[in-house]
Amino acid sequence: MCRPFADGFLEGMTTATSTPTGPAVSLLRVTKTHHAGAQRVTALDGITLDFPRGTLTAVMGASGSGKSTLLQCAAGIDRADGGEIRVDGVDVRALDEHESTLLRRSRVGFVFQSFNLVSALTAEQNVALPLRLAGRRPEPARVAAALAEVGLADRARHRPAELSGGQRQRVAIARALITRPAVVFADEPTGALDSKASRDVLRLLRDVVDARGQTVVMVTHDPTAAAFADRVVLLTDGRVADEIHRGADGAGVPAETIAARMAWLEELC
Ligand SMILES: Nc1ncnc2c1ncn2[C@@H]1O[C@H](COP(=O)(O)OP(=O)(O)OP(=O)(O)O)[C@@H](O)[C@H]1O
Repeated sequence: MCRPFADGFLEGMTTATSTPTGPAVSLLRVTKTHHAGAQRVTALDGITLDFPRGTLTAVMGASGSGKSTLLQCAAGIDRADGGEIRVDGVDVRALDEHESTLLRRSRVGFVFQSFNLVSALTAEQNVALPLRLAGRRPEPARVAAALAEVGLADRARHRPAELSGGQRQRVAIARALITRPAVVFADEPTGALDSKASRDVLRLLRDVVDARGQTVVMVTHDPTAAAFADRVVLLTDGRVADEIHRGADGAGVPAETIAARMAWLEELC
């Protein structure tokens, strides 16, 4: 049975444990091993990372370096084997499955490469969905404001098939933001888009970080996308191999610097 968030469980829990001035997400010595038959693959090998509030972090690394596992463990979709993970101050490893679902619905937003919109629902119905799942009645004005924020006020009644890829991703971003989550995890959000639509989506993510202090963690293979971030974290074999920060002058990390550092790491490993 799907119990709604309205039972007040998380409100009580986070009053006791949340640290509103601390990072939106923190990982301390997080480990995760996947098992496939007799094979064991160490996907996360003692990851320690903070994702400060109001920042955009890009997570990069070669295929198999642990990016998706990191996102899934941080979001409580997958269970880490060891270490500590806090989302908005909540110790996610201490939660049971139901509690973990409630945390995700209320504090975490997701954006996927393939948009994951419900094809039978209009844009406004897709945006309202997380509120409905949380047992809340979506206020039409709030849903309209969320669509306006992503530049789609005039597409509210359109279904996903009637929208371009970039527009679909912007609906997905409005949906991710509607619950005002502590963090949005975006897994290759521009992976299915052309370069113009990618730029629009990245500017939008940058804007929600700058204008409303949203925290965004984005996995990407694309140095041009990562250049929009405040910080680029490079993973190798489940470890943090390097971090590159936006300059003090506010300029993003140049895509060429990111690409060169990636190439250097790949050669080294
Ligand atoms: N469910 C699973 N069962 C077994 N091994 C897995 C599973 N999920 C991931 N792995 C392995 O764990 C390692 C890390 O995988 P992960 O998907 O996190 O990497 P990634 O950096 O996101 O890769 P990609 O860029 O290709 O998506 C890889 O070696 C992968 O094969």
